[in-house]
Amino acid sequence: MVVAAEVAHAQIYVRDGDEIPSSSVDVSQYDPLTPVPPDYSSTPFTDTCTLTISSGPGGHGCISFLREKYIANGPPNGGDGGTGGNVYIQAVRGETSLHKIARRGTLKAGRGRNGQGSLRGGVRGEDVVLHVPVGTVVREIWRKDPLEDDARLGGGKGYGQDLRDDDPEAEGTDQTRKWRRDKWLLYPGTLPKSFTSADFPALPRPRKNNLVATCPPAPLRLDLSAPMSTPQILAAGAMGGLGNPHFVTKSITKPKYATKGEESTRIHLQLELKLLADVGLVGLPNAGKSTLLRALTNSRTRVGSWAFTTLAPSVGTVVLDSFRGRPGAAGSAAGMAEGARRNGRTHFTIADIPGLVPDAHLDRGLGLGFLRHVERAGVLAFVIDLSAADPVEGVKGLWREVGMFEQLREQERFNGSAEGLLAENLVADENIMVEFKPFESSISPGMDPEPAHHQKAFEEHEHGYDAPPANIPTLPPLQFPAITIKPWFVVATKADLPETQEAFATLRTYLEQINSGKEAHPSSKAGKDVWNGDVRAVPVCAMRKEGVEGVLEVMGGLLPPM
Ligand SMILES: Nc1nc2c(ncn2[C@@H]2O[C@H](COP(=O)(O)OP(=O)(O)OP(=O)(O)O)[C@@H](O)[C@H]2O)c(=O)[nH]1
Ligand SMILES: [Mg+2]
Repeated sequence: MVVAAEVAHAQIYVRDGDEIPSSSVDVSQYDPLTPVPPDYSSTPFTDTCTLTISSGPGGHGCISFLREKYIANGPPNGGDGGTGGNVYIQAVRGETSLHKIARRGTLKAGRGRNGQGSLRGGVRGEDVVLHVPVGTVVREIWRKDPLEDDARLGGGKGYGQDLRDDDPEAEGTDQTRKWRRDKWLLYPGTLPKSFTSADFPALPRPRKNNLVATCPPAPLRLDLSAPMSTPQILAAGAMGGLGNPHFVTKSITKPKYATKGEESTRIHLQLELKLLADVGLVGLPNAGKSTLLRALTNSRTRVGSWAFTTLAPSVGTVVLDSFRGRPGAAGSAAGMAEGARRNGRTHFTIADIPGLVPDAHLDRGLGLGFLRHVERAGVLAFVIDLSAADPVEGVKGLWREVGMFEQLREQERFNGSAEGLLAENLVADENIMVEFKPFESSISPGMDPEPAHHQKAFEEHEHGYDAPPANIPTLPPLQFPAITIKPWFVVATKADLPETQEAFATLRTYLEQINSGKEAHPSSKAGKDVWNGDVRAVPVCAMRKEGVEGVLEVMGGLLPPM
């Protein structure tokens, strides 16, 4: 049983077996900024994932003959198969994580339905749209396009060149092997051997969906950095097969065959979030980042008085209009009006990232994984705990980690390219080597009993296109703009605690000296490599939600225009 108690805009859920029964929650004492454990919500978060998309396969053509009163044995009237569904992608606001997509694994569009008698064409397959967060980078790892594969395996002629056309050597041999059994549909009860070359037509040319022309060229690489008003097609549905009326000739007036629908295209994609949120909160563990996020947004991220309470990024949204029932937003509307008016935003997102410890760049603490998120935020808010040690050292320490991380990234990029070259050389060497195959058939290439491309296509048809290709390429890491040129400011929290006034004064003096050029930039870079705006410090008490409007105002001013 689940008991729910409505307390000051927040719902508290107490499960059976929990220590705190609903009657023990004192409603008058409840404060969302120092929450009781049942108020925590853990938001699942994933910033990179892989996904296989598959367009819909085409429906089969139909073999049917007109049958009416007084027409017992009429002309063929089988309809064509329907086209398969398409796969689209659309970047939308409101999505902040790829976890839903990561869980899916495969995304398939609907299959086209088979054609039917009386010349009824099959119904089109259903389209699917993949909704991703704004700031997603989509890259193709491998693709299986049956039409392209056929064209490649058949020596670039396409499978329309049935063996009867392109293989003069097969003349006079067993004729039944000349048609591609994986491409044809036969009338029920008909034995394949009854189809001799004399009454079996050449396979029609492969047909491509017109929408293929609007698909982005392979290999896919999309940088979806803005919300999209219309979806973009990724894979067009495969064409349906042809019904038996297509194969009527002078000599064969009642063809007992139709073609099957085309196989679907499959593309294996890697999705990666390039932009985590508009603002990233960077700070030492226990500095009060999560409390600040709760004060600014409706986030229900976990808060605790120990280090590493937050283990995965969580994103909150600040809404800048006065919706009723959103206390965080309503209070902020006045303070934000100025900044928002300037850059025309109605809302923005803030990411709470796990705390950075000294030597995080050496993978200490929660390490590099979370430094990675720092470079994905547009604006950096350094959260400094005024009650802790020297706040100036705090700012310098955080910048040191961020700066060192950036150096590592540059090295990694350089090494990565060197490794890439090495791998290419290895592949080139492998191509030269001759593979030893002890059980190879003794038939010489000229006497090939079943051409390889027929055999392969047949096997793939039988077993499906599930197996990934043998050599899967590795993608290079994404390129990001330098962290040091991002706008930044300092949020000095826990300003309610005693003896924090002097600490804040020293912090402000230090930042003023940076602004006037008397102090070096804490990242040890200078000139064009660093952001040259005025760095500000905002004192807040997040726990009592005091001074948070000032934080929103500074954020609003630093964000780039929409
Ligand atoms: N007095 C006071 N305490 C605060 C304030 N903000 C946060 N705290 C307390 O500081 C402790 C840590 O807060 P968190 O928000 O969990 O800190 P964090 O930076 O998210 O910590 P990690 O997730 O571990 O990195 C909690 O006990 C909060 O109640 C504040 O403004 N004033
Ligand atoms: Mg936290």
